[in-house]
Amino acid sequence: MIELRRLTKRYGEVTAVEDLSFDVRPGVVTGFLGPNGAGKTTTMRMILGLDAPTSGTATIRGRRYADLASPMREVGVLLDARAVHPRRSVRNHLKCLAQSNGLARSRVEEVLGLVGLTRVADRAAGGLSLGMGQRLGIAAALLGDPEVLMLDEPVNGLDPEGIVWIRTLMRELAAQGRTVLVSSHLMSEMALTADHLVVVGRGRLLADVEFDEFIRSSSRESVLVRTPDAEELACRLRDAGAAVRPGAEDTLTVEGTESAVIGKVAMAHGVVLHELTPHRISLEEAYMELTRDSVEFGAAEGSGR
Ligand SMILES: Nc1ncnc2c1ncn2[C@@H]1O[C@H](COP(=O)(O)OP(=O)(O)OP(=O)(O)O)[C@@H](O)[C@H]1O
Repeated sequence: MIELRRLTKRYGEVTAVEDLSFDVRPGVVTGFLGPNGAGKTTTMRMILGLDAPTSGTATIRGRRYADLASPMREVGVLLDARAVHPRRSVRNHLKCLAQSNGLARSRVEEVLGLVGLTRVADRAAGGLSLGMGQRLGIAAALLGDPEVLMLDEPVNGLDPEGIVWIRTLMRELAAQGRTVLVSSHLMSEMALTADHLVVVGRGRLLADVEFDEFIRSSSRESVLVRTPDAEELACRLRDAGAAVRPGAEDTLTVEGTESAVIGKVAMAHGVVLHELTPHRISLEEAYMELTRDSVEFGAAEGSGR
């Protein structure tokens, strides 16, 4: 279990994390989601004692990271997979980590097998591809067989096979009863991995919700309507209780009623329809709606609006 209570981090004028409170429970994969710059890495760094909070606390199984007796046995971390000695071999990198943390050396061969790096174990760690580097980072995280895992953007640089592999691994680790926190800025990735979602934007908590609940609450139908009498139809549909948003080129986006009803209302008032397209709001759209005000470098910023 990881517990955050009113965690806040300011860098001068910038508030990277603001008043963040949530729990990360064992036995499930918790997706830590937010656009670039939302404060995910800063939050993880504070949990790991790499950055000091301005205020608030972060504890792992009831203790601050600095107070853990044997951190690698309790928490496995993938934060910056490039943090390796470039000329040291893959195997030696892991051996050194095992040795300096008092872990059994036999565990090195086990984790090499687990992440599929046995064949390249004698290669220099610095010469690995991005994807293999990620695997090595994950091997290091698993070295102490920890109960808690925190992975920052673990699919970065992985090929499709690697992505499936890491998803399966995270699900297995959670099924073993471990606490798994994984950050990403992609909802599509979380949709295939996470049981629980914590969404942040501009350092603040936007949602802390079961994934299924997020799907239920965001899964709405809308209908795209194209008509030369958009204004007239919008009026009539609003009278009938629908939510209507005018769009570009004689289009309306209608929520709260279905295509058949829109067709009937149009016919009853002599409105000609050119298009009537039902549309289910995707998870990605729901996520973008939730984080719209939190995107640091949105497309609109450069478009002179
Ligand atoms: N050492 C620092 N000094 C000043 N500002 C910082 C520092 N570290 C992070 N920030 C700022 O804090 C905010 C949150 O950054 P952070 O890297 O935690 O976000 P993130 O959600 O991990 O983003 P990304 O997905 O891009 O990695 C950003 O505005 C960032 O510029």
